[in-house]
Amino acid sequence: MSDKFDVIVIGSGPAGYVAAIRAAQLGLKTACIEKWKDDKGKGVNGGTCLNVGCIPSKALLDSSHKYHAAKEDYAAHGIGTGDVSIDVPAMIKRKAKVVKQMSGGIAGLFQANKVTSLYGSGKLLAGRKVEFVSNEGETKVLEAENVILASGSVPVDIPVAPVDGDVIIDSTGALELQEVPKRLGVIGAGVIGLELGSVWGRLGADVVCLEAMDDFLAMMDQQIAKETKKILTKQGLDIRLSCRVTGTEVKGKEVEVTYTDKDGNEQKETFDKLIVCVGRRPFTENLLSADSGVNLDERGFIYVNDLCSTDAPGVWAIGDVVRGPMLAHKGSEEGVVVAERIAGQKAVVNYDIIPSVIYTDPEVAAVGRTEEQVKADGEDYNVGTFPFLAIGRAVAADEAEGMVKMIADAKTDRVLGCHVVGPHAADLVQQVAIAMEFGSTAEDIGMTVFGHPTHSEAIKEAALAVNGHAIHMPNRPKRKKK
Ligand SMILES: NC(=O)c1ccc[n+]([C@@H]2O[C@H](COP(=O)([O-])OP(=O)(O)OC[C@H]3O[C@@H](n4cnc5c(N)ncnc54)[C@H](O)[C@@H]3O)[C@@H](O)[C@H]2O)c1
Repeated sequence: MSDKFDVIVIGSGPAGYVAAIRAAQLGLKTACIEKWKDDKGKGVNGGTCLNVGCIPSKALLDSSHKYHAAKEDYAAHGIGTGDVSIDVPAMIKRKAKVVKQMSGGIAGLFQANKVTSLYGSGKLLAGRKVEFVSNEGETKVLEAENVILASGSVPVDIPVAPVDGDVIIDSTGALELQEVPKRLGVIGAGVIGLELGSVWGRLGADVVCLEAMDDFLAMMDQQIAKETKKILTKQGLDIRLSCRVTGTEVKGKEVEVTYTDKDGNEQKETFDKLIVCVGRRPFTENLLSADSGVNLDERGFIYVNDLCSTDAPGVWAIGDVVRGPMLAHKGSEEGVVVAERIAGQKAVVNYDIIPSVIYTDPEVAAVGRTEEQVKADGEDYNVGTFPFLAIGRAVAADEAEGMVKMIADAKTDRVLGCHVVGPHAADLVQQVAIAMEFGSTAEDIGMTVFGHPTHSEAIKEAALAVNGHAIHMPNRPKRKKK
């Protein structure tokens, strides 16, 4: 192996591996360094998303849906199941198989695109050099015209709830449980807390989410957040807002959690397992030598400009380790853009139109600005909402909870945001993301022919409702806001 590359990528999560593939496609001699090992000590690609994040959590999400549906919903369709049981170790084994297939897929893509895959750790030195220590312990200094840092993020630890990997676990441990805990505590009713809490809740755990903030899902449109809370609470998730965890004591196989409630009173609650999901932080440990020329910002993220350039010439950083939402697809997009910039093209990421999804059941998804943000920006806007209860396909599928909300500029009618809680919310919001990318108005979406019967019709109807023309519900007087 020659030690000189056009591009070296450190990290093979969704940001890094996509950057490496795109760079190689553009004819650049590319290497990608990854230190992640599987349970047998073998180097694997894919980072958090593929190994302990998006993909395994979706595998469990799907298993829990099937179990819950068989247990609770099939009878209404006239389907008898007899006793429905759950074999948790088998479910976890299936998840591991999914992970193996997906990470193996990246190895195949690297091979097909002639990306050199290096298993071990990489550290950026001065002058675009990278120290590589292989998993076998061999050290080499590699050189590159460009280095892309994509080292990702790790869960935040809080001293009041130290993760012991047994009773107190993080999001990774929550994907490996071998039985359904009877009482499950979750610290943080954020994206991960709700996703994991609802997976284990569907499998039969009594779940309590303790959330320090007064507002539920503060970053989401608050009308949608309110609707989401109503739906999740009805499902049995016990979401306690304004509850800050102040201490934990592990007592044998259980943990006593102390928290301050909304009235400032101290409360105690005992759980069999406690998941800590209070956010993630950028991962930069052992990534940069003191003279690398790369700087961190005050929150520990690698400092980059709008084009993901760091302060060191020829060194770029992408994904969770830089500012912006910690979302796999945001990192992937940055990876493509940086590879194309290195190849001399003029690509940019449109940070204004990045969809986000919370994979509860039903899903919660959003793109663009919330009503609160538009209001704070002082703009005139119209709002259209439409409930899934009036969508034939959703009623037929017994998934008619939730709504679509669309926000458009009052003068130009341009769509400013779309927020959905309901069936297939992620895919519905993506339709609006495409429309927004093309500068669509609400009227454009309303004039588009949608197939019937589909869940997507809720998007068309919400777009029509923006201007008071929804067909399948009585239109309220136009909701125009400033
Ligand atoms: N579907 C997805 O797109 C997806 C899935 C998983 C993770 N992520 C990303 O990963 C990151 C981390 O997710 P997360 O859910 O851990 O973080 P988060 O920031 O979404 O939520 C963490 C919550 O913990 C609360 N909290 C902190 N300390 C607390 C305490 N002592 N007591 C009670 N509550 C406390 C915070 O107020 C916050 O609401 C996020 O940026 C998220 O967007 C995205």
